[in-house]
Amino acid sequence: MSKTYVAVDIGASSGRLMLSQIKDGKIDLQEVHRFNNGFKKADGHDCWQIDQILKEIFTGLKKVKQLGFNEIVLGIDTWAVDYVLVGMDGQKIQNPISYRDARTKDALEKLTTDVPKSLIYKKTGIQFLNFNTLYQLYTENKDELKKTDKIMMIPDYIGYVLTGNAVTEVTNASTTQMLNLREGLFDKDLLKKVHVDQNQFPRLVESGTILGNIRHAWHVKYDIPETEVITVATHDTASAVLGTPGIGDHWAFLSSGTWSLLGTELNVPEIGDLAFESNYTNEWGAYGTYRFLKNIMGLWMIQNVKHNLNDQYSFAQLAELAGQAKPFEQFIDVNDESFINPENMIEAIQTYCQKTSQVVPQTPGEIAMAIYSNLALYYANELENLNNILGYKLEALNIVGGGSNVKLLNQLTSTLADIPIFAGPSEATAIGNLVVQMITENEINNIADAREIIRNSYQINEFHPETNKYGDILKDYQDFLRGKIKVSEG
Ligand SMILES: Nc1ncnc2c1ncn2[C@@H]1O[C@H](COP(=O)(O)OP(=O)(O)OP(=O)(O)O)[C@@H](O)[C@H]1O
Ligand SMILES: C[C@H](O)[C@H](O)[C@@H](O)C(=O)CO
Ligand SMILES: [Mg+2]
Repeated sequence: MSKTYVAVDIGASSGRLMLSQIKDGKIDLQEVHRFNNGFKKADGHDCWQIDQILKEIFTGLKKVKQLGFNEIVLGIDTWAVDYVLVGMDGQKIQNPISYRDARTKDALEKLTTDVPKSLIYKKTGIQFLNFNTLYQLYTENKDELKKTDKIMMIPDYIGYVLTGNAVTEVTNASTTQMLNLREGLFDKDLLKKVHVDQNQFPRLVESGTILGNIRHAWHVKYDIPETEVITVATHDTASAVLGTPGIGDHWAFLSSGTWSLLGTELNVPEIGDLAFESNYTNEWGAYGTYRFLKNIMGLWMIQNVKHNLNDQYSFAQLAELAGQAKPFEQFIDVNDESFINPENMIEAIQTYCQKTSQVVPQTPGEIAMAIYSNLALYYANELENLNNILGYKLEALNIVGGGSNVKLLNQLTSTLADIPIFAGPSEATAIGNLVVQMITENEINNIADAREIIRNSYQINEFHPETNKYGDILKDYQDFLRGKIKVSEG
């Protein structure tokens, strides 16, 4: 009889507790609790509501107990780069600040005037995003840092609150852009640059480390199951990759949610000049792998449009309305910084199109199609980049996460990139979280076997290129990105 496993998977837009057992050679999956996530302004910063997240986790665990499960194994994964400062009293000093907060706007530029980008990349192999932990700590209040006993990444902090044990799990630690690839430790020079002592991070551990049991005090306060916590691949994207079915030779993945993380799994990091110049990253994966990928703005854009429209449309309705609009009416560099955290995404998209003298999308369908068709173009362009950097052609694209539900986006991407697409499971992150628990508990042998079980457990939808459908639109987009099509700056 399989043990009972719970994945706590918290993305930037939503969190969920997923319950699972292995039954007849399949990983069954039951959503027990889902909640919205997001940041709110506090003391002038965009802050995550970490205490509310913990309350939601306890609510979910109570529901697990009410379903009759008195003994479980649990793993936690969340978004990357953000952290909690924990004081000498073991309590958080402040609410964690979101990576989308404006505080790091100029940090990357300032830090890299002293420390060359080429040196940082050679040390870490991590992409330059101005919200990486390195730049957040560079701007951090120095008095707060002096009062800090431990800097805990978000999922590690949650595990610490639940069990009292503090670790730093490597897949998420790599997103700090402070882990030295060769040494496998926090880089001393980069720590010094941001005035952090290496003892201020808890010890580094690999995915699959047993963290401990939920503290008795929580059982007294909440009616929850006896719970052993395992430190899984705590960066949600690392778990998403593990939960990817891995269909095709030289397969690529697209973890499609708030962000679109497009890449492939490597056994050695790729930090050559082409990778550096294309700003690709080598985030650490589980079991000694590397996630060679690029961050693409993703469905964050649609999430904001949905809110701008007062949530009168579901995501499925927006996708349906998009299908009634024409694709490629305008070219948009979806990674333009104006889309990182605008007051109003619809206005940001319309302003971008006005400034570049292009057709301005007006209706919800036109706006949604502008987003989807330009995401598809961006994906296709980056897949060409990936093939060029790697020196071989990626044969299939596995799309997982909520975005795998968007048939329109999947089909556009397949045609533009001329690649077969295998879409699903949408809850790959939770599934990847679960398989590390099951491997640690010796119920699954290894990740290759886990992916075979995943392929047999979930519906995977296929999409194939529609030949000659859009002519040279990708080349025109690439010229636009490279600035060759000089759309006049309005
Ligand atoms: N049925 C659907 N139709 C269209 N879009 C959908 C559908 N279901 C999910 N989505 C898209 O998936 C997105 C959420 O994806 P997902 O649940 O993977 O993100 P998350 O886990 O909440 O956040 P993160 O990406 O930070 O992990 C939604 O913003 C929406 O755009
Ligand atoms: C900021 C990170 O790059 C981002 O969170 C991404 O890695 C992620 O975790 C998507 O959920
Ligand atoms: Mg997610």
